[in-house]
Amino acid sequence: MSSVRTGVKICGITEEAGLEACMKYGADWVGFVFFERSPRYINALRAKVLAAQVTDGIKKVGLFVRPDDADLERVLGQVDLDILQLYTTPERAVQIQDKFGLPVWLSIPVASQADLPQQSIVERLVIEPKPPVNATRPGGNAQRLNWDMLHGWKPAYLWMLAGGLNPENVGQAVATTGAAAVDVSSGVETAPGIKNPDAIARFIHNARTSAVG
Ligand SMILES: O=C(O)c1ccccc1N[C@@H]1O[C@H](COP(=O)(O)O)[C@@H](O)[C@H]1O
Repeated sequence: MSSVRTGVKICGITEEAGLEACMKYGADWVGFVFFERSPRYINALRAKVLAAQVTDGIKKVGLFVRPDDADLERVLGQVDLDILQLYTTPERAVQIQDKFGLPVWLSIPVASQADLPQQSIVERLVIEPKPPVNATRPGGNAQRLNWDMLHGWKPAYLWMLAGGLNPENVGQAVATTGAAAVDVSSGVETAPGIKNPDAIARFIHNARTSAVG
């Protein structure tokens, strides 16, 4: 069994029941999606209400797709976020990190080992599959990576595994990849945007009881 406590982020929180399950079962991060084409999108006003209910010790992550400064200013003016999770270029991610003074997590779409970065200039990289060509969003598609690709991979920077994880496969994903942190959205839902408290409980438990290989 792994002696390291796997970090868990539950993304795409839109309602109180999902948020309460994250707090009850010990998520480390909760994510709010500010991408209008996502079924998990919430506006800043709704995020403000939910964020105010998050207990100390759990960090609030705002997810943005190619945001401009005005998008970020509008949300950050209303919602008390701790971390920005971005789908953008590395150059823009660093610019945002410097300008807004919050830790940035950058999505890295991976199709083969050649896509795995050698280094990171933001706080954390989110390693996830390249989206399908016809996808309407760059993540949250319940699509998984070939985890074998990450076996034995030990970068010197913080990273997190995402994409197609669920309560049934997260233990194997952690065991195969050695990921110290995982991120899930679709795999703990009853419908897009509606979280399943029981699945959140099982996901967090199974992420932390995997046998790392
Ligand atoms: O969740 C979304 O709708 C979403 C929209 C746009 C970009 C990213 C999105 N979600 C992130 O995608 C990965 C994997 O999600 P899934 O577990 O496969 O559904 C994760 O980082 C989500 O935060």
